[in-house]
Amino acid sequence: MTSLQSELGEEEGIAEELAESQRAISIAEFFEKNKHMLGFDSGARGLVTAVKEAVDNALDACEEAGIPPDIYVEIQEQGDYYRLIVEDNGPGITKEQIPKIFGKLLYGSRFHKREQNRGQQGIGISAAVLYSQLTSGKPAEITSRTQGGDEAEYFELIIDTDQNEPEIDVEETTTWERPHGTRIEMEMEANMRARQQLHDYIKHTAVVNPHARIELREPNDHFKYERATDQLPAETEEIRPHPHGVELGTLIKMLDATDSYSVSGFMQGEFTRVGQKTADDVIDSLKDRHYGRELAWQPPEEKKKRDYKAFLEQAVSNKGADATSQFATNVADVVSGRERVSHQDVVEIVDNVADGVEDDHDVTFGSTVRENAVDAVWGLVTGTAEGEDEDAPQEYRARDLYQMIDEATTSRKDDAGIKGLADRIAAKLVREDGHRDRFTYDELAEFVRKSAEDTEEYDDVTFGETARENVLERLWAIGRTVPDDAPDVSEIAGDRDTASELLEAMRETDIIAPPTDCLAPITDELVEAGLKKEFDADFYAASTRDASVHGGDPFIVEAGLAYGGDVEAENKATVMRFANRVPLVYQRGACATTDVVKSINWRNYGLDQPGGSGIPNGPVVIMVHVASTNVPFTSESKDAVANVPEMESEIELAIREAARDLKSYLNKRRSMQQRREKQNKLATILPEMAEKLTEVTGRDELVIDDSIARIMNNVLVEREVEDGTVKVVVENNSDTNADVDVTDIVSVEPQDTNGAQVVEMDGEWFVKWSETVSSGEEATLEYSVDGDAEFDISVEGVEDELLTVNA
Ligand SMILES: Nc1ncnc2c1ncn2[C@@H]1O[C@H](COP(=O)(O)OP(=O)(O)OP(=O)(O)O)[C@@H](O)[C@H]1O
Repeated sequence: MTSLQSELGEEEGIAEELAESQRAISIAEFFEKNKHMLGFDSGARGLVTAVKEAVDNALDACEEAGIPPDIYVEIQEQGDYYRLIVEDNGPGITKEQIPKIFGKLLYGSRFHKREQNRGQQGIGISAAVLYSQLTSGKPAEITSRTQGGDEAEYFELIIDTDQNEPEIDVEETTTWERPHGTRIEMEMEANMRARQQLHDYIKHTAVVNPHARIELREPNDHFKYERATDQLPAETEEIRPHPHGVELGTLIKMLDATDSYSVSGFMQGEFTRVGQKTADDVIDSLKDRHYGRELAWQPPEEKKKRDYKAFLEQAVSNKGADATSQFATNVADVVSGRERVSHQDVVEIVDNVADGVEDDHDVTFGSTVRENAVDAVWGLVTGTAEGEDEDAPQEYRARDLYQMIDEATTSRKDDAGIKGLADRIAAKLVREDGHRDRFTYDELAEFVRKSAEDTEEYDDVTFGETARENVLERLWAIGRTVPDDAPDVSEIAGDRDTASELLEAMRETDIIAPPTDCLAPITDELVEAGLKKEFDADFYAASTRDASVHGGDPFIVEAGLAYGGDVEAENKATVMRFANRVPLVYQRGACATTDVVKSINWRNYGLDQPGGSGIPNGPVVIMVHVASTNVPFTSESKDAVANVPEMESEIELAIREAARDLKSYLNKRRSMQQRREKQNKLATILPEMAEKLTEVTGRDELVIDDSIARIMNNVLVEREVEDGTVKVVVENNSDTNADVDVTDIVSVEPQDTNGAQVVEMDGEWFVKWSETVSSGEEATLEYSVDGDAEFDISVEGVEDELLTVNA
């Protein structure tokens, strides 16, 4: 095999030779070679993708301008080529923008917006132009007329792939009958093998965009989807990113770019849902991570109170007896009244009391006096005061820790073991004077780990993972956030570790979900309506979740189910996927939506699922819509949603919500089916038994008309007519109340109708009566008729399987 080395020659300068062949690649050149990444991998698919890009843009543009979309798509056969025409009634595109939009990849208005749009990257339509010029050699033709413009602009252009810039062949003004809008014509090498996908795309687009009129004209076919509503989707607002889910690189970029000096200003200015309070919480959490916390200890018990006083009095000199005594007493009172105090707590107590005494006695407690007082108290709290034993600092802390460990470990540990652990941790916490017991979480974790290991080795007492974690959490919980200022923005931006601490602080702080006015979900009602429009099923369910966040972008997941009726029963369920109201027709297997559908145990919801995983079988359509300001697609061709855990979990919850309704429906249907079977059996057996009984006993024939209703606990409706009096009796044998609407249709005019509603139509009288009949009760509707009459009854409000009508 020839090596690169031998090809290039042994001599020096290989790097230089290689360097000569290095050059930048324009994005257009890159995609020219990698058009499959944009969904243009074959002629069949290319045509569908081009239609999709143009129609998505048309819908986006119309909605943005508040215009109900009117979209016309035509595909003409031209020898070996196809000509694609897409026309919309949107706001149009200005003359200056047309060349860039169609003749430059990565040029668009949506990439930097946090708002729900179909388009995201600024690649779609220029990629279609690129594909068209590559396969047909012809320029794209664009006509656009802006709202209020007298004339339209007409362009013929291609993309100069070396430069990724438009190359304009023709530019002229023209007339166009549309008052505003855009028309694109492109010729491309294509075929109609993907007709099904094209139809699915157009049809499903119509389902989730009921406000759009869409027409598709093909060489041999013509489809029209009329507008079902003039109501455009709710207008969306652009938002700032949400602190949950921003990535470190993005955060550093934002820190570099912001004008804010303080973290508080940065948080409130650059993120959504952050006010003063939330910013303060994030800052505290950042400080805890950056500086650690100051541990707070129990002050020595009550009898030592006089020691405080004595020490404090010593610390204060020349302030007069009254002021000194008041100061010492008050500080001693406050400290001994606290459950725990940290160094900073002592500083605050001393300052507060000193300020009060200054006011009362007209003396000044300067910083030296205050510092002396703080040292005196802190020395007493931590065992370093004058006269204390050398071991006191460790003993004090160990005593406190002993209690904590004892409470934090559930199973009673050997006393010596607890003491051993407390001693070892305490030893590590004792530092030189002036340390203030300030430790980071990681330091404390290390102390606990090492001390627990030593205790196991030397005292033979084991503290497992949970016990260690509990001890650590308690220790961290007795720590107080330090008084130091948080690092400022430039400091954080310049230090990746601190930026990472801020990121963690942002993620750990409770922050309300992002606003949803940047999103336009379809809503559960319209999801159901959309399914009803397309599938003639027996049952529909839909759910819309609350907004969540991924990567700082909010998203909402919706799911819908259609079951039974005319839905295909032989095969696996149909899974319909949508992102920002765009149907996803390719790469089903690579989509998070499909993965989630497969991972659900559908048997729990009453569907057949061989092996307990995978797409369920049966007459069911599963629809999932992900709406986001930034849908995480697996590739630029936007065919499949990536496996983002937050999104997968919401997809699952949305599907499960709808599936729960399906389960109730199927359970009910099953129990109704069982009732029907039981009733049918009874209807055969009962008359036979009655006949046998009459035969054996020789008594009169038994009347069994009402027996089935009573055995089955049904609502029984009967009519008796005697001497012109009609009685309709509703007998409720069930164990719940029944709200029934009974309509008796009579061939002669009824009299004395006792408040029933009577309507005459074509010589028939409808006697309607609504009643709530309690369980075990009966109600009677009475009226009279003159002469012979024919009757027909209709009962509503009770399911057929729970009703027996003998009338
Ligand atoms: N029919 C149209 N009417 C008005 N503006 C349009 C139309 N088509 C495209 N645009 C504008 O051109 C921009 C670029 O469109 P393009 O399809 O290249 O990218 P996109 O839709 O922003 O994102 P994506 O690459 O994800 O499709 C859009 O952002 C929009 O501002």
